[in-house]
Amino acid sequence: MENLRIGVPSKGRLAELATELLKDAGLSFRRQDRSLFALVKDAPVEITFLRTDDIPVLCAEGAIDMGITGSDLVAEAGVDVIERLALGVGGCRLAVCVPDDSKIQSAADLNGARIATSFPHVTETYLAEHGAKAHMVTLSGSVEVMISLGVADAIVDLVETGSTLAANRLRIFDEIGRYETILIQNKEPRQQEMADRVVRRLEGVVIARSYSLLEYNIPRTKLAEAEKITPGFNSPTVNALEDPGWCAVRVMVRRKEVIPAMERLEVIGASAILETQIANCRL
Ligand SMILES: Nc1ncnc2c1ncn2[C@@H]1O[C@H](COP(=O)(O)OP(=O)(O)OP(=O)(O)O)[C@@H](O)[C@H]1O
Ligand SMILES: O=P(O)(O)OC[C@H]1O[C@H](OP(=O)(O)OP(=O)(O)O)[C@H](O)[C@@H]1O
Ligand SMILES: [Mg+2]
Repeated sequence: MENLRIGVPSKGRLAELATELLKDAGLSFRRQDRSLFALVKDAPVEITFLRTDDIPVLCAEGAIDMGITGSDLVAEAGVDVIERLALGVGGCRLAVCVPDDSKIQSAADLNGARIATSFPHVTETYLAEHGAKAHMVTLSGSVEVMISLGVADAIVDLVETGSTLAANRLRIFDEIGRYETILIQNKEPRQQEMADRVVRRLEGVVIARSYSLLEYNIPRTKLAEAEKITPGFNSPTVNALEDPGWCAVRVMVRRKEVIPAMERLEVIGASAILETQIANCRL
């Protein structure tokens, strides 16, 4: 039986994120220098290192069975692949941006404008929805500088922190969409069962990364209130303590909610509140 083929970004900001995720999910491989191929240890899986923006089309064509890439790039490629899992990293938005002092007020004002972008397909769809037609200047990078170079009146580019926009004195005029890093799959993978296992394994890591395990002791009279603060993924585990008036609770809490939850638990009388990081899980 042929190996399952997974496409992973060879360089750029998603390369390390993807490699780390796969390793944490027990899919370990070693990349020799600039090699474009690696076998996974103890699983019928092989990794091909590809350009992030080529992964959607190569997955749709069946050259790879699965791939890690940006959902923005899948939208731009306009290909038919299955989105199997959001990976909880690489969040960004695609925005129409104009100079701080631009006269462009509405999407209709983009009619006849020159727009520089690496996302011509998504941009054309957006313009069509707003009844506008623009002259597209398609580039593969450094898009923000195109207005000062005099080739564009507006740009459509990815924004994460907004620092590139600020540095180029641009502002967001409209948001086209929000995107993140995802695991995609061809409709007929070489090994469906292994593909499902890869999804389950990555899912375990993605969930583990977004939750912490919280443990605390609480007076029984306050248990119902505490459960409202920390309802858990399914429901909290409650154990008896030697003192019959108290119990011990173990519960999963979203990482970003841990500190406020700890504070609220303390206020209602919880003690010995501990946060533990979860490395992996199956729920
Ligand atoms: N601030 C950001 N800027 C651009 N892309 C981002 C950002 N944050 C997350 N991403 C995601 O990363 C993808 C780009 O990944 P890629 O591997 O091409 O990295 P890169 O660092 O932009 O590489 P390159 O140097 O070739 O531009 C985007 O399509 C998007 O899904
Ligand atoms: O909102 P920010 O946090 O500033 O991030 C957004 C910037 O980062 C990306 O560029 P990248 O670093 O990939 O350079 P590139 O233009 O060469 O692709 C993207 O194209 C924006 O320019
Ligand atoms: Mg880039």
